[in-house]
Amino acid sequence: MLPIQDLRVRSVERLVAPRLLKESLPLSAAASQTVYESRAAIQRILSGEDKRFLVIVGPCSIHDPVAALDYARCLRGLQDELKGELFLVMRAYFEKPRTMIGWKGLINDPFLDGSCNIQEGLRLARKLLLQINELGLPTASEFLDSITPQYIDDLVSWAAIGARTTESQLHREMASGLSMPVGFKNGTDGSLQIAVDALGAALRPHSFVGIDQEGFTSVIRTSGNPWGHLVLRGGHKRSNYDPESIQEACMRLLKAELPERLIVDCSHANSAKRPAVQEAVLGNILEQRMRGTTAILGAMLESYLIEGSQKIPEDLTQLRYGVSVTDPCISWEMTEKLLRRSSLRIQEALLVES
Ligand SMILES: O=C[C@H](O)[C@H](O)COP(=O)(O)O
Ligand SMILES: C=C(OP(=O)(O)O)C(=O)O
Repeated sequence: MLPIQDLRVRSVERLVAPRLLKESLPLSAAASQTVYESRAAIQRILSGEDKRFLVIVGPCSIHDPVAALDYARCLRGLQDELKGELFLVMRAYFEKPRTMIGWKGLINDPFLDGSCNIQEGLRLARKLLLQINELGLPTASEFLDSITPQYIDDLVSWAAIGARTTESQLHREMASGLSMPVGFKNGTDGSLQIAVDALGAALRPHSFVGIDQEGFTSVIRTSGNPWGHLVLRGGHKRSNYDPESIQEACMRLLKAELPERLIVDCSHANSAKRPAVQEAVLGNILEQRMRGTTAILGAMLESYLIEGSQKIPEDLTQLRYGVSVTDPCISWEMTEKLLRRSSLRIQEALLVES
């Protein structure tokens, strides 16, 4: 036999079926209530029926479930106080798209050492999502791999398709079948049109190949997701949260006969990955909202317990607790200050609107 197959595959391991992982970490009544009510609340915000501001806030990536749960408790502590004006959703990102190479997130490599125990990564992600939802705090996550949602999507209230995958047909098809609202980022080069096209694609039904709950390769037929929206994250060397950029995004949505629904990512290229800049971006979009730009429905913040970021050290005992291992984040103290301030601004905006 000539060597023509699997020439570069080192090994293939069978993964636990989604149903079995879900049986070992079942959705509790409390978690399911959080997910059900939060998805409905986000949909009301997207439709304009609920005038609160959606804030998707949390670490760039989760690498330490203990610190992430600590963070979740801090955020939960603010939820009741701010719930009249802000709808808080915690970023719980387990899959990281890389510009070239790097650690690809807790699901891919839960021990941060290149051992890539994906089965354990899925288990840890599901367990943490359950714990956060059981606190009564909804979660947001990026779906990077089209198989992963089968293991965790019952615990996610808001999903992102990232800047590097918005143009991908596979991701648009996947989004068309997701049960929660999905935000599409503009491209890394700032391109808006790929995200507008993605919204149009995900809105419609699709048939594609995926897996079922037993893990069998299957044909998935979807009905389309009506809750897609744009997430503006800036592009190479340029931000896109200023009034002109917002107006351009609205015009493109209008032209595509899509609802004018925008979330502004205050981090990434909108802050040139400088965490301190997120404050100014948030202030700017709240000001625009105050002045009547009702298309701005929410914001995304990259925030963790401690400001900044760290490289993953060779010796993992040297990892600093509560510090991001991917993009730099604002500290919890700054987050608390910004959320309280935003709540006041939205209170004023609601008075102006009423
Ligand atoms: O949000 C995280 C990062 O911006 C994204 O995963 C790309 O990271 P990289 O450019 O460091 O690979
Ligand atoms: C990777 C992310 O963003 P983007 O796709 O905008 O780079 C993220 O939000 O973690």
